[in-house]
Amino acid sequence: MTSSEHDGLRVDGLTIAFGGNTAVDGLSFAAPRGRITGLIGPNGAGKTTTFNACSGLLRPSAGSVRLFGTDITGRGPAARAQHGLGRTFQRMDLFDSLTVEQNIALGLEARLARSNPLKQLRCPRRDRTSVRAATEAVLELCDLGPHRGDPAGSLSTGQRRLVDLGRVLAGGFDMLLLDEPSSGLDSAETRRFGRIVTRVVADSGCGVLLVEHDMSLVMSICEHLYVLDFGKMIFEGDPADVRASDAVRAAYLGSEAA
Ligand SMILES: Nc1ncnc2c1ncn2[C@@H]1O[C@H](COP(=O)(O)OP(=O)(O)OP(=O)(O)O)[C@@H](O)[C@H]1O
Repeated sequence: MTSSEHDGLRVDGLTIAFGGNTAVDGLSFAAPRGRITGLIGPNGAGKTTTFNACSGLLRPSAGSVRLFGTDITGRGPAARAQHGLGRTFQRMDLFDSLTVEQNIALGLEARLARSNPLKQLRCPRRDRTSVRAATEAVLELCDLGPHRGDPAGSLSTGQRRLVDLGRVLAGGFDMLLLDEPSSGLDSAETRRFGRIVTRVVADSGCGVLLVEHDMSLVMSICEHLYVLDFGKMIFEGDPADVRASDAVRAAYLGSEAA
């Protein structure tokens, strides 16, 4: 195994069946640190199922998931988070009555508490200092300072997406899975979101695996793309290769890639 195979998320031969429906069929791909990797495909192609297997919400029927060289296939979501894997969900799960600042702080507090919620109640001074520092950095990065005291429930969808991103960023994960983060955003908000994710990867060196339908976002921020159709990998390459692929065009992109 080469050193790059230790450096991020690696999926080999992943197969997931729901009864007689094989949603993901022998899928292999890598999402290294320091790169934004896209996972795209038409509705029902198996992207979310793959994400759920990567984050530990689903057990595969076959295949393995490795994170930074460790086989995490049998581990649950909390253990994967401790190993450096953070994720967002298409349906954001913010705490609407908590402020923006409190929601973001939770990203690191939950990670520090591990599986013991009492630790979150009696957070040691050292941890409180790191939570404060991480929260301030994220508020600035995501330009959420002016909204820090607002309840998350009072924000626009665009601002809520940034809080959701901010919360996972505060967790300090080395690998992030972002599930359709531009959902509900207009094109200006989507571009802004893309700039923030690009900056995070450049500054922190973390890896990102992005599932996304917005091709303008995917093509502008991803360095490498994997294309799924009916649970199988039909193409991989950089955005220019993907645009030029007849197979991808036929399966998915159509005139959007032109
Ligand atoms: N819990 C489940 N039980 C049964 N079938 C499921 C389940 N989850 C997903 N599937 C099926 O697995 C296949 C892949 O679904 P999945 O949601 O992973 O696709 P997707 O690429 O994420 O689609 P979309 O872009 O619409 O979110 C589909 O045929 C879907 O109906």
